[in-house]
Amino acid sequence: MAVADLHTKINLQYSSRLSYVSNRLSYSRRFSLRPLPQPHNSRICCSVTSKEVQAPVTVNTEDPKKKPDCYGVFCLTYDLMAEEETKSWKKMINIAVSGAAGMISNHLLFKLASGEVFGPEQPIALKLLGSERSFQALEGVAMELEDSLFPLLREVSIGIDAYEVFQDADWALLIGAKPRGPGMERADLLDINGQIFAEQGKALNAVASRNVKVMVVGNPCNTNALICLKNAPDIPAKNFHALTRLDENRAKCQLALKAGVFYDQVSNVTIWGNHSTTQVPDFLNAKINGIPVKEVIKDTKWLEEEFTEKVQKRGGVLIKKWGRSSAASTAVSIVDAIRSLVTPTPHGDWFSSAVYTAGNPYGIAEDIVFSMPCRSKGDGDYELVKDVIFDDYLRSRIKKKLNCWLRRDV
Ligand SMILES: NC(=O)c1ccc[n+]([C@@H]2O[C@H](COP(=O)([O-])OP(=O)(O)OC[C@H]3O[C@@H](n4cnc5c(N)ncnc54)[C@H](O)[C@@H]3O)[C@@H](O)[C@H]2O)c1
Repeated sequence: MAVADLHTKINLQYSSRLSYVSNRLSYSRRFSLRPLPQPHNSRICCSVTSKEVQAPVTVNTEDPKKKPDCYGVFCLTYDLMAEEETKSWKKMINIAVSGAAGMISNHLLFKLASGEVFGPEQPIALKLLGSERSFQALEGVAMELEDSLFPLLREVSIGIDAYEVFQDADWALLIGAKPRGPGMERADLLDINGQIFAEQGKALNAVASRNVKVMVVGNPCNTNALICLKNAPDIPAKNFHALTRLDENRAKCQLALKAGVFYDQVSNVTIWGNHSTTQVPDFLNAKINGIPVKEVIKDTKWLEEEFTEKVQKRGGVLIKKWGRSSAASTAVSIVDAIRSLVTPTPHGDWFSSAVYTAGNPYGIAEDIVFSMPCRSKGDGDYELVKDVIFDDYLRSRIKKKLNCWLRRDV
């Protein structure tokens, strides 16, 4: 193979623009790193030949038609030689993140950009949605992403208009929400966040990919996910998730601690219900080293009382210690939740996600979002697990939880 065939060029672009959208000032800033058409049989690798570096050109922000392809340092063209391991790039995916200037995102975005979530050959674009108040911080986030030089991060755009930011999104991670303030009633919170998630559902319905996968994190996440999906009738309801993976991880940790094993030995843990203190962590179906938990941990009182309460109240205890809610472990659990959908579930195992209940095999009320056990082939989709068992205790706890939920007592 000729040396030229081993070359490919990557063009780094930068552009900046200001625009008015829906009578509101919407600033979006975007940079991109885009592979140029590759020569036949080309391969990508890591060294740079200086003779290929071209002079930067200044961008004209006034007239998009006159806009040159690139700006400043992002105009440099590199000739990358196949001296090291070669890679073939996959088609870029667009990931929208709301609440992108918040604490959870501050951990999550860097994991997404590093390739930890979608793999080392998957280029991504990050579309970051903030609130008007957090816009400056959002610029800071984008600057930090630039400075991190992630090779897989091809585009970053920031904005405060969901209709702009969610354009063509393949994934929407909805983290931004209003937290409950002092003296605020739960109903007030539901009202405010209900409006946010209704609007974001409409925006996804209008501009996102028709098969966008939506992960709702902002609390109350089950209700928000339901509101969001009801406002996005053109997107399959099955594509909406509310995050309960953090609770699953917390449950695994507690079971491992009690059994004196490392936590990777704990499997088949389901969180039934919602990310709230009424959730039901299922120890009946859970396993340690492939053996039912109840055969390993014989202390049923501990399982029914202490374990359950510890998992349910872990978030509150953490807030007391930290003075804020969990951010790093939540980001890790979002990574886990996405990876569970884009990689095949290990044989015999499953994961928890709060999903739309239509057609569920457990007798849970239809038309709500409820955390249940899921398996995936790794194609972004999932099936509900059929081989779970119930006893009177588990059934009654789920029923109790369900009654709470139906009263919106989340
Ligand atoms: N499901 C879970 O397991 C879980 C775990 C922890 C936290 N949470 C929830 O996640 C949410 C975010 O937590 P955080 O610690 O990152 O909070 P944070 O306050 O640090 O960040 C939230 C960000 O969202 C922004 N925002 C508010 N409204 C917005 C909107 N309409 N559009 C876009 N951005 C908006 C805010 O300006 C802020 O920058 C909270 O609701 C929290 O309760 C869920």
